[in-house]
Amino acid sequence: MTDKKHITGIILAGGKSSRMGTDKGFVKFNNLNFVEYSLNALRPLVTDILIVSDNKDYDAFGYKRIEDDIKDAGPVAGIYTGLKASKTEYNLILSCDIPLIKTEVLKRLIDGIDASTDVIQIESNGKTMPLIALYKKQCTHVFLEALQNDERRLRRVLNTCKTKNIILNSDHSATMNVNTKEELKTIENEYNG
Ligand SMILES: Nc1nc2c(ncn2[C@@H]2O[C@H](COP(=O)(O)OP(=O)(O)OP(=O)(O)O)[C@@H](O)[C@H]2O)c(=O)[nH]1
Repeated sequence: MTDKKHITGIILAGGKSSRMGTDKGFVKFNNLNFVEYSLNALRPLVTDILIVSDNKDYDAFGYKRIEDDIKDAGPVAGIYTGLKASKTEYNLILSCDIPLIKTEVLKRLIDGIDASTDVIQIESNGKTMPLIALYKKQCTHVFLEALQNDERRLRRVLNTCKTKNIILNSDHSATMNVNTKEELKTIENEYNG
């Protein structure tokens, strides 16, 4: 396994949150903001953490915040901005809307590191999760090229990278992303601690 000191955690916390209606990172669940669940899951595995967002309110968490290089271009731009700023070869990239995420799930990505793969992503219930994934810094140029070609579809960009999926056979709830108030109600009913 790669040493903890070689991995940067990058949290994407930009975008419009149009389905939720308010910035998803600050939605409260069990007294914490959604983004804190991503931070807490990452912290044991990394030494550096970057939050990619134009919203200054994220400064309250005490981590380095960087603003999107290219605006309104979605997660492809967020990943590009984060990878470009990272100083490490390996980067754990997470969205800010996965409040049930666990460190053990992220650790499986690190355990999956091999020399020939650029992106290692979780696959849960048959669905790949490019925002619960480990990216090599060398992917930066792939994301820049995509943005220069107006390609905003993350899965399309990943088709041009060497990817590998880590299949979860349990813990599927850990990867659930919560985009709407209805989905928030569902997890409040099922997972309130
Ligand atoms: N830095 C950055 N992060 C983004 C951007 N767009 C989306 N994200 C993040 O990517 C993750 C997935 O976002 P989505 O749910 O696809 O998009 P969204 O704009 O947040 O929400 P919707 O408007 O409801 O689609 C979340 O963690 C977002 O904060 C962006 O342009 N820049």
